This record gives sequence, structure tokens and C-alpha cells, in this order.
Amino acid sequence: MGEAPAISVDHLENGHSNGVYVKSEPKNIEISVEIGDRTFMIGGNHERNNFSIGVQIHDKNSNNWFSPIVLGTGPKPSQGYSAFVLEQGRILVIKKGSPRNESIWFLEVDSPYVREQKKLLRKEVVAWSKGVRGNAEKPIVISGPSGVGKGTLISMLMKEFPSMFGFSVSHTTRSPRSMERDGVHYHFADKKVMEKEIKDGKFLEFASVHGNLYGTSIESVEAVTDSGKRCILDIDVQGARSVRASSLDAIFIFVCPPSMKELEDRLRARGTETEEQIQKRLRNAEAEIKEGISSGIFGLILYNDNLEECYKKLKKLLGLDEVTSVNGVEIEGINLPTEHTVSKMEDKIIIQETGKETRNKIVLDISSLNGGAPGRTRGILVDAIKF
Ligand SMILES: Nc1ncnc2c1ncn2[C@@H]1O[C@H](COP(=O)(O)OP(=O)(O)OP(=O)(O)O)[C@@H](O)[C@H]1O
Ligand SMILES: Nc1nc2c(ncn2[C@@H]2O[C@H](COP(=O)(O)O)[C@@H](O)[C@H]2O)c(=O)[nH]1
Repeated sequence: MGEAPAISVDHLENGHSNGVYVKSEPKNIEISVEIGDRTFMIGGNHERNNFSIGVQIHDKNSNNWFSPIVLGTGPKPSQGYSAFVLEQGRILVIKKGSPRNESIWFLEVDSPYVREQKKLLRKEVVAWSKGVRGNAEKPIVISGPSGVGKGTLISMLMKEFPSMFGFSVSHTTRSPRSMERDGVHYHFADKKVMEKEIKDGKFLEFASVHGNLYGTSIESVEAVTDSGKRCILDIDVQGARSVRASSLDAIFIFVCPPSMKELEDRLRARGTETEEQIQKRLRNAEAEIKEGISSGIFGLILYNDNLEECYKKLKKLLGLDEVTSVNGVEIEGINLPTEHTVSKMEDKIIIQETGKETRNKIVLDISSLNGGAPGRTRGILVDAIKF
């Protein structure tokens, strides 16, 4: 995402701005953002709505101040803000010391939505949307070699968030394991019947995996979606490739083992396959890992060494972490440091703490933003580094 030309941000006495040193004062702060011949003052109290911060516009040509119509629900007043002008007429506004999911906001000042509203209302309009961490709604495709722990991680997620996630029950021609139930773990299918259904276009994807046929029926995914839950697919790399080429807009996660030895130990300890099947799965694992890492199918790669750590990272990728701890830094929402600089590098907003011995850096990855005013802007990933 490139930056729009001819846009700059200034900071006034209390404010905070692009790429410069900032010291926030603990009082009712306003930030001043300059875009072309206009200055947007963001902060203080909204003149008509005490629950949302205000926006005022100064037009340099007429030297007039005016209050635009503010659409959407904006952030509540806070003791500090940081702002950064993004492309598409959007200003990223970060609130200091806010609770989880209350820290990141977008003020649209010249987006397609705002331009449309200006035409309709014949007034100056700006619009808020709340920044939502992670991609909260897209189906999740999880792949990785047999025995790496995909099923274990998915079970943990479904146990902790039972109303949020639903599992896409695959079809398979392999025999059930002793604990597996038809229609719960898999739809155990006859090969000829499954092949006929594939021919009839009933499957989103299918593949021959370790000598058996596996596939995701369209019905299985729709059953989860109809129940209002986010669908999780546990499928192999071939299947993930097919889903990627399909119309299903999903996020793709590949789970890697810490080593081949550990993968072998896990498969043996599970005790569900014969020695011959274990050998076959291990042989296939090498090619799967190579493809998983290098094919470009998977946007996110997780190493499942320590299960709890891996689960935490998975939740973070999905924007589900209550309090995020990354590299030893605890961040409740985005705890904006009092003194900091803000800069942008490609698709990353870098908030760098200054003036202390230990410096925290918070990185907002905004490469996959979607949605916008007057609702939610999704897809922000947050990382924190202490050095
Ligand atoms: N991080 C971990 N450390 C140690 N053991 C683990 C870890 N994660 C999972 N396991 C164990 O490894 C075994 C394999 O895990 P699991 O069945 O979840 O793998 P899987 O990737 O779903 O395999 P498959 O693709 O064959 O279904 C299980 O016995 C599980 O308890
Ligand atoms: N392409 C697909 N792969 C699938 C599907 N369901 C499961 N799988 C993958 O198969 C292997 C082996 O699973 P197991 O239960 O026999 O151990 C594993 O990698 C799964 O991810 C599917 O519908 N399509």
C-alpha cells in the first residue's frame, strides 16, 4: 500500500504526527492532521456527542473552521492519540492506553464512501470505522503434515470458542479410528459413492492423501456458515491449493513441526497408524513441508514446537488474544508509549518508543485491510518487539 502524495501531518502543542518525535501530555489532547489545504483537528469532545471525540476542519483558502457531519461510531475521548495519513483518504488514529479492540480507529475524510455521502448530504462529511485486529470472518484453512498437531490446535480453538468456530467435516474413504464418529470427525464414505459425488460437483476440493480419498463437500462448509460460525478446514496441501483457486476467500495457515524426528515421535505416540502407514505419512511429510513453506499458498506459517505457545500464536493470528505477549512485551490493546515516533515502511506502521532505556516497538501490519466506514476496518495484525 503506497502513500498518497501531497499529504502531510503536523503536530500542535499536544499532538502527535507522522515520522516525528512525539511527547503526549496527559490531558484532553487534540491532533492536527494536514491533508492538502485542509487541517483536521481530531480529539477533544464531539460537539453533539459527548461519547465520541470531535472533528473540526480548517480550510486554509477561506481561513474558516467548520464542523463536518461525522458518520459512524467514533472512539471515546482518551488521554492521547497518534495519527497517520494513509492512502484512500483515510487517517489512522491510535488511542493511548485503551482496552483491547478499542485502540485502532480510521477516520475517512476522502474515501469513496465519504465522497458518496458528501454528494448525498451536500455537506462536509467524515466517517469513523473501528479497526479490528485479525481477519475475523474468513474461513480458515489449516494444513500441515500428518501428526504435526493440526487437529489438536483446532480442538483447542473450538473448545475455547465454541460459538465462534465450526469444523468442516470432510469426507474420507479411509476406515474410522476407534474414537472417531461418522458425521463428527469425518463422513466415512464409500469410494465409488464419493467419486460420483465429486463428478456431480458436490465438492469444493478433494485429493488422494496417503493412499485414501479425502474431500470437502460444499454442503459441509455451508452447514457451518449457515450456523453463523467461522468455518475451519483441516485439509492437506493439495486441497489448500484447490481452495486457493476456488471462490472461497479464506486465510491459509501452514503448521510446521520442529523436526522430522519430533513428527515421527508424535505419530508413533498417537498410536493410530500401522508402522507401514507411519512410514508412508513421514515420506509424504517432507514434500508437504517443502511445498507448504515455499509454494506461496500459505500466508501464515506456525511452528508447533511448544503446544501452548503455538496455540497462543494461532489465536493472535486470528485476532483472538486477550492480552498479547510477543517477545516478552505485554500489550493490552495498543499501549501507546507516552514518548514515541511513528513512521511507515511499506505496509507497516511502526510506533517506536523513545527516551527510555528499554524501548518497545509496536508494528501494525495494515497490508490486508478490508471493510471500512461506517462499520469496521478489519485485517490489522499487531506485533511488539522489546529491545
Ligand atoms: N506441540 C506438541 N507437542 C507434543 N505433542 C503434540 C503437540 N501437538 C500435538 N501433539 C500430539 O501429536 C499427536 C498428533 O497430533 P494431531 O492428531 O493433532 O495431528 P494432526 O496434524 O491433526 O494429524 P493428521 O493430519 O494425521 O490428522 C497427538 O497425539 C497430539 O496430542
Ligand atoms: N484435501 C483434503 N485433505 C484432507 C481432508 N480432510 C483431511 N485431510 C487431510 O488428510 C490428512 C490425513 O488425515 P487423517 O485424519 O487420516 O490423519 C491430513 O493432512 C488432513 O489434513 C479433506 O477434506 N481434503
